[in-house]
Amino acid sequence: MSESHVPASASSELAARARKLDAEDGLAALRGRFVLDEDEGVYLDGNSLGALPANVPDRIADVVRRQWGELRIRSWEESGWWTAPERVGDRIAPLVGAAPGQIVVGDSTSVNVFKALVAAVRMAREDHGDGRDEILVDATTFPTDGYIAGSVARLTGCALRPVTPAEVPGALSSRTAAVLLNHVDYRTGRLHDLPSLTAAVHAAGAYAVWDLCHSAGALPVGLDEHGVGLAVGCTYKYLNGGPGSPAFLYIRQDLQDRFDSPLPGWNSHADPFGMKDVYEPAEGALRGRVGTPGILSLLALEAALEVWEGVPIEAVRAKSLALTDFFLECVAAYVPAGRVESLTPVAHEERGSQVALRCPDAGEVMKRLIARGVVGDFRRPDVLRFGFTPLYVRFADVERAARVLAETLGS
Ligand SMILES: Cc1ncc(COP(=O)(O)O)c(C=O)c1O
Ligand SMILES: Nc1c(O)cccc1C(=O)CC(N)C(=O)O
Repeated sequence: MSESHVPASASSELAARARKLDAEDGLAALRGRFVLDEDEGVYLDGNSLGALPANVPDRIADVVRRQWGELRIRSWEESGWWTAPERVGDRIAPLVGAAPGQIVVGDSTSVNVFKALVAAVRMAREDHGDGRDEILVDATTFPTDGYIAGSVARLTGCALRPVTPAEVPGALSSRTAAVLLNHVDYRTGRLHDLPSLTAAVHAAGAYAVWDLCHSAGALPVGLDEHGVGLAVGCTYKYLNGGPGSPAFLYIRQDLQDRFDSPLPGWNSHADPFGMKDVYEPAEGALRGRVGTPGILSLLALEAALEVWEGVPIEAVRAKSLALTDFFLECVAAYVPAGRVESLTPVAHEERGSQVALRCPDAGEVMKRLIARGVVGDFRRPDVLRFGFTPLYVRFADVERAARVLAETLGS
Protein backbone atom coordinates (compact mmCIF):
# COMPACT_ATOMS: atom_id res chain seq x y z
CA MET A 1 0.00 0.00 0.00
CA SER A 2 1.38 3.40 -0.93
CA GLU A 3 2.17 5.78 1.87
CA SER A 4 2.67 8.73 -0.46
CA HIS A 5 -0.47 10.47 0.79
CA VAL A 6 0.97 10.93 4.25
CA PRO A 7 3.62 13.64 4.37
CA ALA A 8 6.72 12.02 5.94
CA SER A 9 7.72 15.04 8.04
CA ALA A 10 4.24 15.40 9.54
CA SER A 11 4.13 11.69 10.19
CA SER A 12 7.40 11.54 12.09
CA GLU A 13 6.54 14.68 14.08
CA LEU A 14 3.10 13.37 15.08
CA ALA A 15 4.42 9.88 15.82
CA ALA A 16 7.00 11.44 18.14
CA ARG A 17 4.29 13.53 19.82
CA ALA A 18 2.21 10.38 20.31
CA ARG A 19 5.13 8.64 22.04
CA LYS A 20 5.59 11.64 24.33
CA LEU A 21 1.87 11.86 25.15
CA ASP A 22 1.77 8.14 25.95
CA ALA A 23 4.85 8.44 28.14
CA GLU A 24 3.20 11.27 30.11
CA ASP A 25 -0.25 9.64 30.31
CA GLY A 26 -1.25 9.00 33.92
CA LEU A 27 -3.87 6.47 32.80
CA ALA A 28 -1.55 4.48 30.53
CA ALA A 29 -1.16 1.55 32.92
CA LEU A 30 -4.93 0.91 32.89
CA ARG A 31 -4.60 -0.71 29.48
CA GLY A 32 -3.03 -3.66 31.29
CA ARG A 33 -6.39 -4.31 32.95
CA PHE A 34 -7.83 -5.36 29.56
CA VAL A 35 -7.35 -8.26 27.18
CA LEU A 36 -5.91 -6.53 24.14
CA ASP A 37 -3.50 -8.14 21.73
CA GLU A 38 -0.60 -5.78 21.19
CA ASP A 39 -0.04 -6.88 17.58
CA GLU A 40 -3.63 -7.06 16.57
CA GLY A 41 -4.19 -3.45 15.61
CA VAL A 42 -6.11 -0.48 16.91
CA TYR A 43 -9.48 -0.86 18.60
CA LEU A 44 -11.60 2.27 18.21
CA ASP A 45 -15.01 0.67 18.64
CA GLY A 46 -15.41 0.82 22.40
CA ASN A 47 -18.38 3.13 21.80
CA SER A 48 -20.17 0.06 20.47
CA LEU A 49 -18.63 -2.82 22.43
CA GLY A 50 -15.98 -2.18 25.09
CA ALA A 51 -12.95 -4.46 25.32
CA LEU A 52 -12.82 -7.38 27.75
CA PRO A 53 -11.46 -6.55 31.22
CA ALA A 54 -8.85 -9.16 32.16
CA ASN A 55 -10.50 -10.14 35.45
CA VAL A 56 -13.86 -11.06 33.91
CA PRO A 57 -13.17 -14.61 32.60
CA ASP A 58 -12.04 -15.96 35.98
CA ARG A 59 -14.95 -14.27 37.76
CA ILE A 60 -17.44 -15.76 35.36
CA ALA A 61 -15.80 -19.16 35.73
CA ASP A 62 -16.26 -18.88 39.50
CA VAL A 63 -19.87 -17.75 39.16
CA VAL A 64 -20.61 -20.68 36.88
CA ARG A 65 -18.57 -23.43 38.54
CA ARG A 66 -18.88 -22.59 42.23
CA GLN A 67 -21.83 -20.23 42.69
CA TRP A 68 -24.11 -22.00 40.24
CA GLY A 69 -22.46 -25.44 40.01
CA GLU A 70 -21.92 -26.02 43.73
CA LEU A 71 -24.05 -23.59 45.72
CA ARG A 72 -26.91 -23.63 43.24
CA ILE A 73 -30.10 -22.08 44.72
CA ARG A 74 -28.24 -20.93 47.86
CA SER A 75 -26.38 -18.40 45.74
CA TRP A 76 -29.38 -16.11 45.54
CA GLU A 77 -28.51 -15.22 49.11
CA GLU A 78 -25.02 -16.51 49.84
CA SER A 79 -23.46 -15.19 46.62
CA GLY A 80 -25.48 -11.99 46.70
CA TRP A 81 -27.37 -12.70 43.48
CA TRP A 82 -30.67 -11.26 44.72
CA THR A 83 -29.27 -7.86 45.58
CA ALA A 84 -26.91 -7.61 42.60
CA PRO A 85 -29.06 -5.13 40.58
CA GLU A 86 -28.79 -2.50 43.33
CA ARG A 87 -25.22 -3.37 44.30
CA VAL A 88 -23.96 -3.07 40.72
CA GLY A 89 -26.02 0.11 40.36
CA ASP A 90 -24.11 1.58 43.29
CA ARG A 91 -20.85 0.75 41.48
CA ILE A 92 -21.98 2.69 38.42
CA ALA A 93 -23.31 5.58 40.51
CA PRO A 94 -20.04 7.50 41.10
CA LEU A 95 -19.21 7.31 37.40
CA VAL A 96 -22.40 9.21 36.52
CA GLY A 97 -22.38 11.51 39.55
CA ALA A 98 -25.09 9.80 41.58
CA ALA A 99 -25.19 9.09 45.29
CA PRO A 100 -25.89 5.46 46.21
CA GLY A 101 -29.40 4.03 46.21
CA GLN A 102 -30.61 5.55 42.95
CA ILE A 103 -29.54 3.12 40.24
CA VAL A 104 -30.74 -0.39 39.44
CA VAL A 105 -29.18 -2.56 36.76
CA GLY A 106 -31.16 -4.91 34.56
CA ASP A 107 -32.98 -5.33 31.26
CA SER A 108 -31.87 -3.54 28.09
CA THR A 109 -31.65 0.20 27.51
CA SER A 110 -34.77 -0.02 25.36
CA VAL A 111 -36.77 -1.58 28.21
CA ASN A 112 -35.50 1.02 30.66
CA VAL A 113 -36.40 3.83 28.28
CA PHE A 114 -39.92 2.42 28.28
CA LYS A 115 -40.13 2.24 32.09
CA ALA A 116 -38.69 5.72 32.59
CA LEU A 117 -40.75 7.42 29.91
CA VAL A 118 -44.08 5.99 31.04
CA ALA A 119 -43.21 6.85 34.65
CA ALA A 120 -42.32 10.40 33.54
CA VAL A 121 -45.67 10.89 31.79
CA ARG A 122 -47.50 9.52 34.83
CA MET A 123 -45.67 11.91 37.17
CA ALA A 124 -46.29 14.93 34.92
CA ARG A 125 -50.01 14.14 34.90
CA GLU A 126 -50.03 13.66 38.66
CA ASP A 127 -48.45 17.11 38.97
CA HIS A 128 -50.47 19.01 36.37
CA GLY A 129 -53.35 16.87 35.11
CA ASP A 130 -54.16 15.12 31.86
CA GLY A 131 -53.54 18.25 29.78
CA ARG A 132 -49.94 17.05 29.68
CA ASP A 133 -50.35 15.13 26.44
CA GLU A 134 -47.15 15.56 24.49
CA ILE A 135 -43.82 13.74 24.50
CA LEU A 136 -40.81 15.40 22.91
CA VAL A 137 -38.19 13.05 21.54
CA ASP A 138 -34.73 13.76 20.18
CA ALA A 139 -35.24 13.64 16.41
CA THR A 140 -31.61 12.61 15.93
CA THR A 141 -31.81 9.77 18.42
CA PHE A 142 -30.55 6.23 18.13
CA PRO A 143 -33.64 4.60 16.61
CA THR A 144 -34.66 2.38 19.50
CA ASP A 145 -35.46 5.42 21.68
CA GLY A 146 -37.70 6.84 18.97
CA TYR A 147 -39.52 3.54 18.50
CA ILE A 148 -40.11 3.14 22.22
CA ALA A 149 -41.21 6.75 22.61
CA GLY A 150 -43.72 6.20 19.81
CA SER A 151 -45.18 3.23 21.61
CA VAL A 152 -45.27 5.09 24.95
CA ALA A 153 -47.10 7.94 23.23
CA ARG A 154 -49.74 5.56 21.87
CA LEU A 155 -50.13 3.79 25.20
CA THR A 156 -50.50 7.01 27.17
CA GLY A 157 -52.56 8.91 24.60
CA CYS A 158 -49.82 11.48 24.05
CA ALA A 159 -48.72 13.10 20.82
CA LEU A 160 -45.10 12.38 19.88
CA ARG A 161 -43.11 15.35 18.67
CA PRO A 162 -39.61 14.78 17.31
CA VAL A 163 -37.35 17.82 17.77
CA THR A 164 -33.60 18.31 17.81
CA PRO A 165 -32.12 18.89 21.27
CA ALA A 166 -31.44 22.52 20.30
CA GLU A 167 -35.14 22.98 19.53
CA VAL A 168 -36.30 21.57 22.87
CA PRO A 169 -36.44 24.87 24.83
CA GLY A 170 -38.64 26.43 22.14
CA ALA A 171 -40.87 23.37 21.86
CA LEU A 172 -41.68 23.05 25.57
CA SER A 173 -45.18 24.07 26.60
CA SER A 174 -47.87 23.45 29.17
CA ARG A 175 -48.68 20.33 27.15
CA THR A 176 -45.26 18.74 27.54
CA ALA A 177 -45.25 15.69 29.79
CA ALA A 178 -41.83 14.21 29.10
CA VAL A 179 -38.72 14.76 26.99
CA LEU A 180 -36.42 11.92 25.90
CA LEU A 181 -32.92 13.13 25.17
CA ASN A 182 -29.49 11.72 24.39
CA HIS A 183 -26.51 13.05 26.27
CA VAL A 184 -24.16 12.25 23.38
CA ASP A 185 -25.43 11.72 19.83
CA TYR A 186 -24.56 8.19 18.67
CA ARG A 187 -23.81 9.28 15.12
CA THR A 188 -22.02 12.62 15.35
CA GLY A 189 -20.55 12.36 18.85
CA ARG A 190 -22.12 15.72 19.76
CA LEU A 191 -22.44 16.29 23.52
CA HIS A 192 -25.66 18.01 24.49
CA ASP A 193 -26.01 20.48 27.33
CA LEU A 194 -27.55 18.31 30.02
CA PRO A 195 -27.66 20.92 32.80
CA SER A 196 -29.44 23.62 30.80
CA LEU A 197 -31.81 21.27 28.95
CA THR A 198 -32.78 19.55 32.20
CA ALA A 199 -33.45 22.93 33.82
CA ALA A 200 -35.57 24.05 30.87
CA VAL A 201 -37.64 20.86 30.90
CA HIS A 202 -38.21 21.14 34.64
CA ALA A 203 -39.12 24.81 34.38
CA ALA A 204 -41.87 23.76 31.96
CA GLY A 205 -43.21 21.33 34.58
CA ALA A 206 -42.16 18.28 32.57
CA TYR A 207 -39.72 15.43 33.17
CA ALA A 208 -36.56 14.75 31.20
CA VAL A 209 -35.36 11.21 30.58
CA TRP A 210 -31.70 11.13 29.61
CA ASP A 211 -30.13 8.32 27.56
CA LEU A 212 -26.53 8.11 28.73
CA CYS A 213 -25.41 5.22 26.50
CA HIS A 214 -22.62 7.29 24.94
CA SER A 215 -21.56 9.25 28.00
CA ALA A 216 -21.56 6.81 30.92
CA GLY A 217 -17.92 5.92 31.52
CA ALA A 218 -16.70 8.47 28.99
CA LEU A 219 -17.26 11.78 30.77
CA PRO A 220 -18.69 13.21 34.00
CA VAL A 221 -22.48 13.31 33.85
CA GLY A 222 -23.33 14.90 37.20
CA LEU A 223 -26.82 13.41 37.55
CA ASP A 224 -27.35 14.56 41.16
CA GLU A 225 -25.61 17.88 40.66
CA HIS A 226 -27.86 18.82 37.76
CA GLY A 227 -31.08 17.58 39.31
CA VAL A 228 -31.78 14.99 36.61
CA GLY A 229 -34.93 13.01 37.46
CA LEU A 230 -34.65 9.91 35.31
CA ALA A 231 -31.84 8.47 33.22
CA VAL A 232 -30.93 5.22 31.50
CA GLY A 233 -27.81 3.87 29.86
CA CYS A 234 -26.13 0.77 28.55
CA THR A 235 -23.08 -0.86 30.09
CA TYR A 236 -21.48 -2.58 27.11
CA LYS A 237 -19.80 0.51 25.65
CA TYR A 238 -17.53 2.62 27.89
CA LEU A 239 -18.37 0.51 30.96
CA ASN A 240 -17.05 -2.63 29.23
CA GLY A 241 -19.71 -4.98 30.61
CA GLY A 242 -19.72 -7.30 27.59
CA PRO A 243 -22.12 -8.05 24.75
CA GLY A 244 -25.69 -7.54 25.87
CA SER A 245 -24.71 -6.66 29.44
CA PRO A 246 -27.65 -5.23 31.38
CA ALA A 247 -28.55 -1.57 31.22
CA PHE A 248 -29.08 0.81 34.14
CA LEU A 249 -31.94 2.99 35.32
CA TYR A 250 -31.46 6.04 37.55
CA ILE A 251 -34.41 7.27 39.60
CA ARG A 252 -33.64 10.37 41.65
CA GLN A 253 -34.12 9.77 45.37
CA ASP A 254 -37.07 12.11 45.86
CA LEU A 255 -38.94 10.66 42.88
CA GLN A 256 -38.62 7.05 43.91
CA ASP A 257 -41.87 6.79 45.83
CA ARG A 258 -43.67 8.34 42.85
CA PHE A 259 -42.09 6.04 40.28
CA ASP A 260 -45.04 4.06 38.95
CA SER A 261 -43.47 1.36 36.79
CA PRO A 262 -45.37 0.19 33.72
CA LEU A 263 -43.61 -3.17 34.19
CA PRO A 264 -44.29 -3.98 37.85
CA GLY A 265 -42.74 -7.44 37.91
CA TRP A 266 -42.37 -9.45 41.08
CA ASN A 267 -38.72 -8.43 41.53
CA SER A 268 -39.93 -4.90 42.23
CA HIS A 269 -42.49 -6.01 44.82
CA ALA A 270 -42.10 -4.90 48.43
CA ASP A 271 -42.37 -8.54 49.49
CA PRO A 272 -41.37 -10.62 46.47
CA PHE A 273 -41.47 -13.93 48.29
CA GLY A 274 -44.80 -13.10 49.91
CA MET A 275 -46.35 -14.17 46.59
CA LYS A 276 -49.18 -11.73 47.17
CA ASP A 277 -52.05 -11.18 44.74
CA VAL A 278 -51.83 -7.45 45.09
CA TYR A 279 -48.88 -5.47 43.82
CA GLU A 280 -47.11 -3.25 46.32
CA PRO A 281 -43.95 -1.55 45.05
CA ALA A 282 -40.66 -1.91 46.90
CA GLU A 283 -39.05 1.11 48.49
CA GLY A 284 -36.37 2.96 46.60
CA ALA A 285 -34.82 2.53 43.18
CA LEU A 286 -35.44 -1.18 43.20
CA ARG A 287 -38.99 -0.53 42.14
CA GLY A 288 -37.32 -0.13 38.72
CA ARG A 289 -36.59 -3.88 38.69
CA VAL A 290 -38.86 -6.20 36.71
CA GLY A 291 -38.19 -9.95 36.64
CA THR A 292 -35.30 -12.29 37.44
CA PRO A 293 -32.04 -10.63 36.40
CA GLY A 294 -29.59 -12.31 34.01
CA ILE A 295 -27.07 -13.13 36.71
CA LEU A 296 -24.20 -14.22 34.47
CA SER A 297 -24.06 -10.98 32.53
CA LEU A 298 -24.83 -8.91 35.61
CA LEU A 299 -21.89 -10.41 37.49
CA ALA A 300 -19.62 -10.12 34.45
CA LEU A 301 -20.47 -6.42 34.53
CA GLU A 302 -19.75 -6.24 38.25
CA ALA A 303 -16.28 -7.65 37.64
CA ALA A 304 -15.77 -5.33 34.66
CA LEU A 305 -16.51 -2.30 36.83
CA GLU A 306 -13.53 -3.16 39.04
CA VAL A 307 -11.24 -1.71 36.38
CA TRP A 308 -12.48 1.69 37.56
CA GLU A 309 -10.91 1.24 40.99
CA GLY A 310 -9.06 4.50 41.74
CA VAL A 311 -9.85 6.04 38.33
CA PRO A 312 -11.43 9.50 38.51
CA ILE A 313 -13.92 10.12 35.70
CA GLU A 314 -12.50 13.65 35.36
CA ALA A 315 -9.11 12.18 34.39
CA VAL A 316 -10.85 9.94 31.87
CA ARG A 317 -12.58 12.97 30.36
CA ALA A 318 -9.31 14.91 30.12
CA LYS A 319 -7.65 12.03 28.27
CA SER A 320 -10.69 11.51 26.07
CA LEU A 321 -10.54 15.12 24.88
CA ALA A 322 -6.80 14.89 24.35
CA LEU A 323 -7.28 11.72 22.28
CA THR A 324 -10.02 13.16 20.09
CA ASP A 325 -8.12 16.46 19.69
CA PHE A 326 -5.04 14.53 18.63
CA PHE A 327 -7.03 12.37 16.20
CA LEU A 328 -8.57 15.44 14.56
CA GLU A 329 -5.11 16.98 14.30
CA CYS A 330 -3.61 13.84 12.74
CA VAL A 331 -6.52 13.53 10.30
CA ALA A 332 -6.07 17.16 9.27
CA ALA A 333 -2.36 16.60 8.74
CA TYR A 334 -2.57 13.28 6.89
CA VAL A 335 -5.85 13.10 5.00
CA PRO A 336 -6.06 15.01 1.71
CA ALA A 337 -8.16 18.15 2.16
CA GLY A 338 -11.85 17.71 1.40
CA ARG A 339 -11.73 13.89 1.46
CA VAL A 340 -13.57 13.64 4.82
CA GLU A 341 -15.72 16.06 6.80
CA SER A 342 -15.84 15.87 10.58
CA LEU A 343 -19.35 15.83 12.04
CA THR A 344 -17.98 16.02 15.56
CA PRO A 345 -17.92 19.47 17.16
CA VAL A 346 -14.54 21.07 17.72
CA ALA A 347 -15.62 22.73 20.99
CA HIS A 348 -14.81 20.51 23.96
CA GLU A 349 -18.09 21.27 25.70
CA GLU A 350 -19.93 19.88 22.68
CA ARG A 351 -17.88 16.74 22.13
CA GLY A 352 -18.35 13.24 23.51
CA SER A 353 -15.66 10.57 23.20
CA GLN A 354 -15.94 9.73 19.53
CA VAL A 355 -15.10 11.29 16.20
CA ALA A 356 -17.44 10.87 13.24
CA LEU A 357 -16.07 11.51 9.77
CA ARG A 358 -18.33 11.74 6.77
CA CYS A 359 -17.12 10.45 3.44
CA PRO A 360 -19.22 9.22 0.53
CA ASP A 361 -17.68 5.73 0.38
CA ALA A 362 -17.59 5.23 4.15
CA GLY A 363 -18.84 1.62 4.05
CA GLU A 364 -16.02 0.50 1.75
CA VAL A 365 -13.45 2.60 3.57
CA MET A 366 -14.33 1.05 6.93
CA LYS A 367 -14.03 -2.46 5.47
CA ARG A 368 -10.54 -1.62 4.24
CA LEU A 369 -9.59 -0.02 7.55
CA ILE A 370 -10.69 -3.09 9.46
CA ALA A 371 -8.72 -5.30 7.07
CA ARG A 372 -5.67 -3.22 8.00
CA GLY A 373 -6.29 -3.58 11.72
CA VAL A 374 -8.02 -0.29 12.49
CA VAL A 375 -11.42 -1.14 13.91
CA GLY A 376 -14.04 1.58 13.98
CA ASP A 377 -17.54 1.28 12.59
CA PHE A 378 -19.72 2.47 9.77
CA ARG A 379 -23.09 4.12 10.26
CA ARG A 380 -25.29 4.50 7.23
CA PRO A 381 -25.25 6.21 4.90
CA ASP A 382 -21.81 7.80 4.98
CA VAL A 383 -20.30 7.99 8.47
CA LEU A 384 -17.03 6.52 9.75
CA ARG A 385 -17.22 6.33 13.56
CA PHE A 386 -14.19 6.12 15.82
CA GLY A 387 -14.68 5.67 19.56
CA PHE A 388 -11.93 6.57 22.03
CA THR A 389 -11.97 4.67 25.31
CA PRO A 390 -9.41 6.44 27.49
CA LEU A 391 -8.89 3.38 29.70
CA TYR A 392 -7.13 1.50 26.93
CA VAL A 393 -6.63 3.65 23.80
CA ARG A 394 -3.12 5.07 23.38
CA PHE A 395 -2.02 8.18 21.53
CA ALA A 396 0.12 5.93 19.31
CA ASP A 397 -3.09 4.10 18.33
CA VAL A 398 -4.65 7.41 17.39
CA GLU A 399 -1.74 8.44 15.18
CA ARG A 400 -1.66 5.03 13.53
CA ALA A 401 -5.42 5.04 12.90
CA ALA A 402 -5.25 8.45 11.21
CA ARG A 403 -2.25 7.38 9.12
CA VAL A 404 -3.92 4.15 7.97
CA LEU A 405 -7.09 6.12 7.23
CA ALA A 406 -5.16 8.54 5.05
CA GLU A 407 -3.44 5.68 3.23
CA THR A 408 -6.76 3.92 2.74
CA LEU A 409 -8.46 7.02 1.41
CA GLY A 410 -5.56 7.73 -0.91
CA SER A 411 -5.29 4.22 -2.31
C1 LIG B 1 -28.28 6.01 22.46
C2 LIG B 1 -28.59 4.55 22.47
N1 LIG B 1 -29.67 4.10 23.12
C3 LIG B 1 -29.96 2.76 23.14
C4 LIG B 1 -29.14 1.85 22.53
C5 LIG B 1 -29.44 0.40 22.51
O1 LIG B 1 -30.32 -0.05 23.42
P1 LIG B 1 -30.36 -1.55 23.87
O2 LIG B 1 -29.41 -1.68 25.04
O3 LIG B 1 -31.76 -1.77 24.24
O4 LIG B 1 -29.92 -2.41 22.72
C6 LIG B 1 -27.98 2.29 21.86
C7 LIG B 1 -27.06 1.37 21.19
O5 LIG B 1 -27.07 0.20 21.20
C8 LIG B 1 -27.73 3.67 21.84
O6 LIG B 1 -26.65 4.10 21.19
N1 LIG C 1 -25.77 -2.16 20.78
C1 LIG C 1 -25.23 -2.79 19.72
C2 LIG C 1 -25.40 -4.18 19.57
O1 LIG C 1 -26.12 -4.86 20.50
C3 LIG C 1 -24.85 -4.85 18.48
C4 LIG C 1 -24.10 -4.12 17.58
C5 LIG C 1 -23.91 -2.77 17.70
C6 LIG C 1 -24.51 -2.09 18.75
C7 LIG C 1 -24.36 -0.64 18.86
O2 LIG C 1 -23.41 -0.15 19.35
C8 LIG C 1 -25.40 0.21 18.35
C9 LIG C 1 -25.20 1.54 18.91
N2 LIG C 1 -25.59 1.83 20.21
C10 LIG C 1 -24.58 2.64 18.16
O3 LIG C 1 -24.06 3.53 18.82
O4 LIG C 1 -24.57 2.62 16.97
